[in-house]
Amino acid sequence: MHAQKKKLVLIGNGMAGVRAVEHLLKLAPGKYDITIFGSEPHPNYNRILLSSVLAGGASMSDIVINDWDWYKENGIALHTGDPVTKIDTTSKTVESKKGLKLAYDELIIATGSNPFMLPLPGADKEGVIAFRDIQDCEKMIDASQKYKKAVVIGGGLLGLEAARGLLHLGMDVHVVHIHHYLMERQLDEAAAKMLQRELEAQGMKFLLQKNTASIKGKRRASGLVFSDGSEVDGDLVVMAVGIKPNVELARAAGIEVNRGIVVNDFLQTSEPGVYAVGECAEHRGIAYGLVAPLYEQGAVLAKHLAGAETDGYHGSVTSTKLKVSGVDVFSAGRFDETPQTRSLKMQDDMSGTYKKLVIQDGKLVGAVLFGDTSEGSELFSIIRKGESVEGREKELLLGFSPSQAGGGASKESRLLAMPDDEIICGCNGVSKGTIADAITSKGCNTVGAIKSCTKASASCGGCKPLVEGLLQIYSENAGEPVKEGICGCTTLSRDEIVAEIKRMELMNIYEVMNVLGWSNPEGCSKCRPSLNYYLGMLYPDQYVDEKESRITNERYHANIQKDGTFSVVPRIYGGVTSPEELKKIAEIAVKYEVPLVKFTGGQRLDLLGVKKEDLPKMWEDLDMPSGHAYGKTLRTVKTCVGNTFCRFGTQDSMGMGIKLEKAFERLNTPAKVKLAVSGCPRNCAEASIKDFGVIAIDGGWELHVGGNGGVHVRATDVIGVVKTEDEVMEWASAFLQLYREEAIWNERTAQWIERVGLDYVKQKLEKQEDRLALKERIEHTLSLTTDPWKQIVENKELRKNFEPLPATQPATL
Ligand SMILES: Cc1cc2nc3c(=O)[nH]c(=O)nc-3n(C[C@H](O)[C@H](O)[C@H](O)COP(=O)(O)OP(=O)(O)OC[C@H]3O[C@@H](n4cnc5c(N)ncnc54)[C@H](O)[C@@H]3O)c2cc1C
Ligand SMILES: NC(=O)c1ccc[n+]([C@@H]2O[C@H](COP(=O)([O-])OP(=O)(O)OC[C@H]3O[C@@H](n4cnc5c(N)ncnc54)[C@H](O)[C@@H]3O)[C@@H](O)[C@H]2O)c1
Ligand code: SF4
Ligand code: FES
Repeated sequence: MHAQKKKLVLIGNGMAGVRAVEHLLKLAPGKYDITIFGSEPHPNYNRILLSSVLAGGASMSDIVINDWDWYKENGIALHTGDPVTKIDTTSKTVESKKGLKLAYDELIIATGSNPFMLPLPGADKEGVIAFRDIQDCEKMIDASQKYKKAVVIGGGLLGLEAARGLLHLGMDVHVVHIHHYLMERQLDEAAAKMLQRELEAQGMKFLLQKNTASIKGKRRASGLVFSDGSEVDGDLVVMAVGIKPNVELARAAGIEVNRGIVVNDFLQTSEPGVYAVGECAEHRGIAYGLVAPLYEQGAVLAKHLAGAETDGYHGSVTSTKLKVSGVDVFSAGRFDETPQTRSLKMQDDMSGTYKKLVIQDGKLVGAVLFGDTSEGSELFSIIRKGESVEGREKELLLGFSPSQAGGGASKESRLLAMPDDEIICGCNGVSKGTIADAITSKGCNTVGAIKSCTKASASCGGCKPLVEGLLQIYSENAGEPVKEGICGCTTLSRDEIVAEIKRMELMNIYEVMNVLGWSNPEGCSKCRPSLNYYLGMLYPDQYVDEKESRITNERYHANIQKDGTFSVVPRIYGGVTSPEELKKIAEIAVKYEVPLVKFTGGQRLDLLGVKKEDLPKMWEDLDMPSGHAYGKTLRTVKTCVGNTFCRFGTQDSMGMGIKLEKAFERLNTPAKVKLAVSGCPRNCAEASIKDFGVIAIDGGWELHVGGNGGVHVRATDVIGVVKTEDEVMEWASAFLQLYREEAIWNERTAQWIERVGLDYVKQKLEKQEDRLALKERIEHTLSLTTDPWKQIVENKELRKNFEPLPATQPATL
């Protein structure tokens, strides 16, 4: 005779509750007769991925976690579309809307949250919705087929993901936010402003510091009215202003409720035999709104119910990653600054990256990353472990070297030291042990295979670097580099992609992503600009540059500054100017009230603080070519005075520099390129830290390549010595074209040479016939280029992009 099974009832067929049941089935199979009630008419699905469904990255069927068969196979009685309406803790029964009455021995409440709906006049109109479940998602897709304009209230994670989805569905989208910058719960102002600029460039419009007073329209919403009297139109209004734990059922049953249902470290509520888990639960004063902590709770609850040993749940540090393609934002722990904290920040407006670390008592307590979030999971792991980073703070800020994570133990030894049950993928609750098992026993030897097998990295992608690290350690090919795609959207390398583009004659970005099986059909901020570059490089005659895939500075042909203004740098060949030219520049600086005029390190004049709408007029007045100070292209050729005036000079360095600059200006390159020419080995133009440097020697020129200043200083390698200026031009052309054809997008010449080796580059340039063939190709490409400033000045349509935004919108771009 079997002992009578205990009856376990779960209210809420969502992420946290079902996760606890999954654990329980593994820990104590057969211990309970399990019944699950769900309000929604679906099996358990991954709510996180609703954003991807809306943005076209996943289908409804992709997001099911446990299908109908799973419940049957595990003997679970499932009642979907039938919410529980009453709990009676005295008779230990629950009642459902359809009239079922069921007894329980143990009861789990996992009712999640309800979206907070602003109680505005007009909030009951048609077209006013939240974004919480499949039904909301379907309503948005429907609305996008009938209406054009959407307004999202709330510039937090959910609001921005909803807005991105609606943009993808072809709607014109305004995001209304109450605060003066976006995602203020996860980001500081600097990161938020960078985020806003990127989203604006994707087409999102923002109304900041706006307090909605009412929703206008007759039966259906037609827009919002704000407390300052201004208005915005919209046939669809999505409220994404936060959530509130769904506690009414528990409250009515007399269970202790604060903001959430109060639970102890074992997820027990005030009533014996009744537990709460997930967003509806409040543990030590916190009701979490992210999946990772809820899964941790679920694991503890399962152990407790299985009678297994557990220390209980002690609370979680959380991290978030915005799931918007083309934008990388990560935030973990505390990002606010207090008298007790110190913060280290690094901002690079050129590459659009930002990193902030918050330190307290020698420990990392928070991190914000924008533009490059690859270190997110490592930083998060350091925060969670609470280990000391004293003395290594700057190293952490500058970034992990491949062997050193967190400036202490190597990434490999850190991963090895992790216990098997440590969670690597918070979104899907996948532990290190599960991933290691998938690699060693199930033959998963790529990140994609691990994703399909375990779901690790299938949601926000934040854990991908750790998954890759485990793959390095446990795969049979351990020691060999993991085959890594150019970004999370593909496992293909740069060389594979370029080869496939050539082989299949793929002609545009979407074709490449589609044919080569991108996991994210929209691509991301890494692959889109890369593909745009590779296609332009391969097909200079046919390919039409895709402006949306360029970084902000390249789209506006000017460098965006931290206050949202731009800088203008006209081209001054070789850094050689004249009194007339200087006078003209000065007059224009006065006319447009340029607040700062500065000489750059590359010997150019930088006019800083220019308003976006003034850019075309200034370019027109200047009537000078663009200095391309903003792009992945030839920036400057720095020169010394050379033998024209200097008594040491042996050659005409200014003349040579001007010739080089005139030849290669406007050239698209994988990363920025800087040249210099010095008139003698004293090398006043610093040619030995440039991508291509030319140093005069007696009777000729020494040619240098692969130098770099900045963070990773690298001195050049000498690639040859030549006699004539024509030979300098031949070698410069051949070297630059080889770099164009073979480097990875965003890879400087220094990194490229380190990667492929100097001998390889020398060998490719050794024969004159090869150099001439490369020269011919670069000259053909150069013959097709035009000056971008002139193009905009002469084209009314293009000029419109620089017009100020309407008065209700902040003029940030
Ligand atoms: C669009 C979107 C994107 C998100 N993205 C992320 C992300 O990237 N990362 C992240 O960590 N988090 C994300 N979240 C939050 C995450 O989805 C939630 O934290 C998580 O789903 C909460 O799990 P839960 O089980 O507590 O609640 P839910 O998943 O909401 O499950 C609760 C279930 O209980 C049901 N229910 C309620 N009352 C009753 C009742 N009386 N009877 C029966 N059933 C009932 C509800 O209908 C619901 O199905 C996102 C949320 C949304 C909406
Ligand atoms: N990528 C992710 O991790 C992700 C994605 C989506 C949702 N979520 C989770 O889902 C839950 C809901 O997300 P959310 O963004 O709604 O919540 P939230 O509380 O994080 O953000 C709500 C935002 O709305 C703003 N707001 C409040 N009142 C407003 C008003 N009257 N007008 C305009 N703006 C107003 C707030 O300033 C805040 O920034 C959260 O728990 C969130 O963590 C997470
Ligand atoms: S590099 Fe030589 S030629 Fe040029 S300025 Fe210096 S000393 Fe004069
Ligand atoms: S942590 Fe989000 S997918 Fe793994």
